[in-house]
Parts: sequence; structure tokens; C-alpha cells
Amino acid sequence: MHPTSTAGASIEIEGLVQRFAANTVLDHIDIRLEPGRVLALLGPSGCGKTTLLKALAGLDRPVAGRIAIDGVTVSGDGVFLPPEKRGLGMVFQDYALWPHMTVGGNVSFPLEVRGVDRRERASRVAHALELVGLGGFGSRQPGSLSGGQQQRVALARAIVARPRVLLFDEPLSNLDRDLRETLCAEIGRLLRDLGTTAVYVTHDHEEAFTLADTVAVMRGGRIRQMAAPDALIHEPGTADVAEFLKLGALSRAERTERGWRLDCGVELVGPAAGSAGAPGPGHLLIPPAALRAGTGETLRGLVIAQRYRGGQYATTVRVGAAGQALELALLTDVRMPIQQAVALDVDWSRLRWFPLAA
Ligand SMILES: Nc1ncnc2c1ncn2[C@@H]1O[C@H](COP(=O)(O)OP(=O)(O)OP(=O)(O)O)[C@@H](O)[C@H]1O
Repeated sequence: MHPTSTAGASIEIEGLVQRFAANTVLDHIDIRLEPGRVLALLGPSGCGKTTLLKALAGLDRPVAGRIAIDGVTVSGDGVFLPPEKRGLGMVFQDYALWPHMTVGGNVSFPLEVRGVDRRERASRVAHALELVGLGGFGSRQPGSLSGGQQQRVALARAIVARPRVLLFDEPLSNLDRDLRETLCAEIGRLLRDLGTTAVYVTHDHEEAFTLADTVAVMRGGRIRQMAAPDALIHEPGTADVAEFLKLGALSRAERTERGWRLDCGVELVGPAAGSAGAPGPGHLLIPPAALRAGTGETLRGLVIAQRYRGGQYATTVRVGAAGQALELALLTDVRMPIQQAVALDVDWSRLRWFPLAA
């Protein structure tokens, strides 16, 4: 595959603030992204992801802070460059294709605007369509294509002018689950092949973790944690982040001399428990990988659900007293009847403790 773009640009965002009336939607955002890296902005609805992307695109003017692309200030210090001067490609949720133009016409448009000659345009459009798996679709009408194909056209249009930064705003959210997974993996591969820097807005952590080198977890207009996917999974910084990323069961608990007393009444006492810090209240994260169906006495519960996935069973086990029970998730190799009693072995090294006092 021949790259359509050579290399991406760096992005620096410093102290970015956006307000709408009295509502502070971005609250001092700082981000540094190296050339060619893919950043996912991940967070619940209304946390400010799209607002941040719009500020980066030049679609909205922030009230404070600075944005630089490849070291050149595009917003802040009295400067505000419009979108067409920022060297970006954009892909939106609703495809935003022009229905009266052919697929080729849609993809060609950014080149026409730039005054690229007809012959060069034809070869670059054909190449961009090849890259997104739509070779030979140039003369079709967008309305005759499936949702997934239309989004591929939008992607071809975004990359055809060889932008050094690509911006994505929930590009897969209108597609069904299988197609989302396929296209997500393909976009990830394409971005790496192109070497383009990308910022990808999503509320879906599977998408973010599949695509991105770095994930910024946002909430309430702030970045709660920004790290590589592995670091977020293994070292979530707060109980909030662990909960949003669905990293496992999160229980309020009391740290004791011997381990933890969970809110559901269960006492977790174990060999490595002593190293987790001072007694007091907090939240304990119990990821699926910390649990194994076994023979131990530490934790006992009842199987309440099982779902087959990829050669194993995602199993839910209820522990604790009725009325305040805690549901734990783990993977098992065998199918178990609902309501079967099960003993769980705990890998203490995989538990994460978030003391309230911290
Ligand atoms: N132009 C605007 N005028 C007033 N309020 C706005 C404007 N744009 C965004 N907001 C508000 O800013 C907040 C953040 O919106 P934003 O679209 O950035 O969130 P988001 O994280 O992208 O959410 P979603 O995933 O639902 O798109 C919301 O409360 C929204 O109502």
C-alpha cells in the first residue's frame, strides 16, 4: 500500500477554555501529541469532546488558551485560523456526503478547491478509494451505498488531500456492531499506514482502545487521565476512570488491618492485602482477571448469568448479603448452571485500591 500522506503534524493544546454563557464546557485542557500519533477523546455525553474537536478544527473560537499545529499557533495569542487554513481532514458521524455528486465527485472536491489538475485528481481519487476498499466505486451515487460504504467515502474524502491531521467525530456510531468493529480496525490500520496524526472522538471505550496510542478520558470539561490504553487498564488513576472504563466490579469498602470489608458484607482477607496502605474508606476495583473459579475459601457466591464469548464464558457471580449484594465478573472455561455455588480465588496483585483520603 502506498501512503497517501507522508507524515503527521504535532499538536499542542495549552490551557484551553471554552464557555457557553455561564457554562464552562472545557476547563483548562492541556494536550501534547507527537506527529503520527492517534489520540482518542473518550467520555460520556456532554463532557466536552466535540467542543474540543471543534476548537481544534477552527469551527469554534475558544475563550482562552492556545492551540499549535506543528509548532504554528492556529488559535490563541490573538490568532484564529479558519478550518481551511489548518491542513485538516475531518470525518463526521453523519457522513456529510453531497448527494447530488458521484462518489468520485465527493472525494475529488477537496482537490478541486485546492486547484489540483484533472489528471492528478483522477489518480489521487482512485488511490484514496482503493485505500478505503472502494476501488471502482467512483461513478456510483452515495445514496446507492450502505452506511458503512458511505462512511468509507467520507474517509477517502478526508485523506485525499493528504492532511497532516485527521479529526474524527464519532464516525462509527450510526453503524451496526459488526461493521463498527471491522471499520474501527481498518481505520486504525489506515492511520498507521498513512502516518497521519489523528484525534478521534468517541464514547465507546472499545473503539478508543482499538485505535488509539493515547486515550484522554474526559469528564465535566476536564481530562481525568491521559495515557496509553494498557496503562489505563492496569493503572486507572481514580475510581471514576475505572468505573467509566468498566474495568471490573467497583465496591465501596473499608480498608482494615487484614484486608478489605466490602459494602456487601464480604470480608476479603489475603496475603498481599497488607501492602495496600492505611486503614480507611475508599473504593476497591476487582477486575475479571483478578478472579478465577477455584476451591478457595476467600470468596463464595452464586452464578447468576453466563454469556459465551470467544471460547470462554463471561460469568457473573453474586456475592454478599441479600439486598446489598455485589456482582463480580470473571471468565470461565466451563458452562455452569445458574444459581450454582462457586468459590473464587483472588489474584491480589490485580486488585486496585482507591482510598477516599487520597
Ligand atoms: N454552541 C453551543 N452553545 C451552548 N452550549 C453548547 C454549545 N456547544 C456545546 N454546548 C454544550 O457543551 C456541553 C458539551 O457538549 P459537547 O458536544 O462538546 O459534548 P460531547 O462530549 O461531545 O457529547 P456527545 O457525546 O453527546 O456529543 C454540553 O452541555 C452542550 O450542551
